[in-house]
Amino acid sequence: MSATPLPQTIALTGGAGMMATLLRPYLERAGHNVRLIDLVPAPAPRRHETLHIGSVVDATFMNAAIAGTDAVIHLGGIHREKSWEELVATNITGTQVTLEAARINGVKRVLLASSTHAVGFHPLDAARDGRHLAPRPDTYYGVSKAAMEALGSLYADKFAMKVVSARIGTGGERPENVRTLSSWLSPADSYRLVEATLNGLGAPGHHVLWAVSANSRGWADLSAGRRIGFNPLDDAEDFAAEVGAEENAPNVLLGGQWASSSHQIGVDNYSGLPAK
Ligand SMILES: NC(=O)c1ccc[n+]([C@@H]2O[C@H](COP(=O)([O-])OP(=O)(O)OC[C@H]3O[C@@H](n4cnc5c(N)ncnc54)[C@H](O)[C@@H]3O)[C@@H](O)[C@H]2O)c1
Ligand SMILES: O=C(O)[C@H]1O[C@@H](O)[C@H](O)[C@@H](O)[C@@H]1O
Repeated sequence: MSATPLPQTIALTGGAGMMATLLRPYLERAGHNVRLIDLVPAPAPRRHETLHIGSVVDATFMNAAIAGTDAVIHLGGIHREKSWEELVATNITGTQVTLEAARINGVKRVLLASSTHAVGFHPLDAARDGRHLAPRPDTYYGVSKAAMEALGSLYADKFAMKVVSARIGTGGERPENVRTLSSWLSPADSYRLVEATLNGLGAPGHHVLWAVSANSRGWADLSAGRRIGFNPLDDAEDFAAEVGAEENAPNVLLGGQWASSSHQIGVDNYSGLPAK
């Protein structure tokens, strides 16, 4: 594998969000320059970071924010179920605008934050054997992630870009319940995913892969990621003793609770509750 030259200048959309906040220290340690793109200012920017405040749906803003970068890490958007209109505008149009800004600026490496919810109605076992799972969304949010992947495929094939559509399980500092002992993506492994996007493996091309850690209880076949050098090292099992007992019946579908009839489409099921 060819080593990634340093420093890289990385455009990080959703730069003020949860996953970006956990990723930032790793980008700093690796020596990258980072543009933090978000509707709101990311807290405490460091010397290697610049703030770019605006919306991923604003093409003029995005073209300027991405100009002169080496890669785009696209985390910006809505991370759970909302109205169809909001999800189409922010997650689908926002992804199209981001990819188009990358293309216009000649940026050839893009990481898209897709989700298990793009395939949430597949049984857990379907993820174990390495075959590609076609979209089977569990929510409008999941539809927006399936559309994100389709846009990634289009831009990779048409414009010879390397686009990684990462079906992220569950981000966060640590796994917080029994389900996420299988689906957790550690912050360090999220940085390993960024490295796998930056390297020369599989370029150009569209790569749909599971973005989860090497969890002992994991259901994800990690071979698609390994082909582009994404080798997760962390294991949610290290936190198992701190995680309480299962509250509901064990999940049999990738989308978990989101794939149940009680999780409604088009509304914020977590309004007033901590977002999951
Ligand atoms: N957290 C997870 O477990 C998980 C799992 C799978 C996929 N993802 C995806 O990863 C990404 C990051 O997730 P997160 O948990 O950090 O979410 P988050 O809500 O903490 O961060 C998203 C950020 O995007 C910003 N944003 C929203 N709309 C925007 C717009 N129009 N323009 C610019 N910025 C905008 C928000 O202000 C926020 O800071 C999301 O796309 C989410 O769908 C997250
Ligand atoms: O299913 C999961 O754990 C996660 O899936 C992601 O796509 C969502 O953004 C996040 O809110 C969920 O917690």
